[in-house]
Amino acid sequence: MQIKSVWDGNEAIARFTPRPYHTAVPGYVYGGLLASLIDCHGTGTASAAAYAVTGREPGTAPYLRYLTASLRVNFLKPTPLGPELVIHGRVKEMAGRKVVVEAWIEVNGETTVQGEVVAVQAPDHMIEALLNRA
Ligand SMILES: CCCCCCCC/C=C\CCCCCCCC(=O)SCCNC(=O)CCNC(=O)[C@H](O)C(C)(C)COP(=O)(O)OP(=O)(O)OC[C@H]1O[C@@H](n2cnc3c(N)ncnc32)[C@H](O)[C@@H]1OP(=O)(O)O
Repeated sequence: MQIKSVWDGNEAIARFTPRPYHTAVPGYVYGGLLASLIDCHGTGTASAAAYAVTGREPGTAPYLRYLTASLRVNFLKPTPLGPELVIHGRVKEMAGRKVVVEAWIEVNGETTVQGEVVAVQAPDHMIEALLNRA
């Protein structure tokens, strides 16, 4: 998705403007894309929160990266195609290697999608694979 999730000390925010090829019903954003945004931003939020609680600078080694164990998405209203989407992520629960993140998508100030990501800290061999990807 190439999104940039920015942590503000309390929640993480990402922005994404869908393109016409992200259409399902004309005029509206494809739900699978919205689910992917919740997924990617949810795992990014988990990572940022893990760095924050340990007082570390985000993105520094040893890396704290997360896999999606569970992804739940509720499409509350159709999401219009055109305006920028703002994706929010907030930690609901953090215990051991698991972080539960609530995430939602706003467009024109209205929440159209709401979701929850259960993120689990990635094992070292997967972090290596992420670091070495082309
Ligand atoms: C703001 C700045 C940010 C900067 C930083 C940016 C960083 C981001 C950078 C780059 C990111 C790129 C990466 C993105 C990745 C995107 C997401 C994906 O596509 S991931 C691919 C799809 N997911 C899989 O393929 C997982 C497959 N599943 C597994 O490998 C395992 O099942 C795994 C690792 C998820 C868990 O297995 P176990 O054996 O390691 O651990 P166990 O003990 O089973 O679970 C740990 C805890 O999680 C709960 N858990 C596990 N699965 C659950 C589930 N389905 N639902 C609810 N809870 C679950 C368990 O109950 C347990 O909780 P209890 O500690 O007991 O409280």
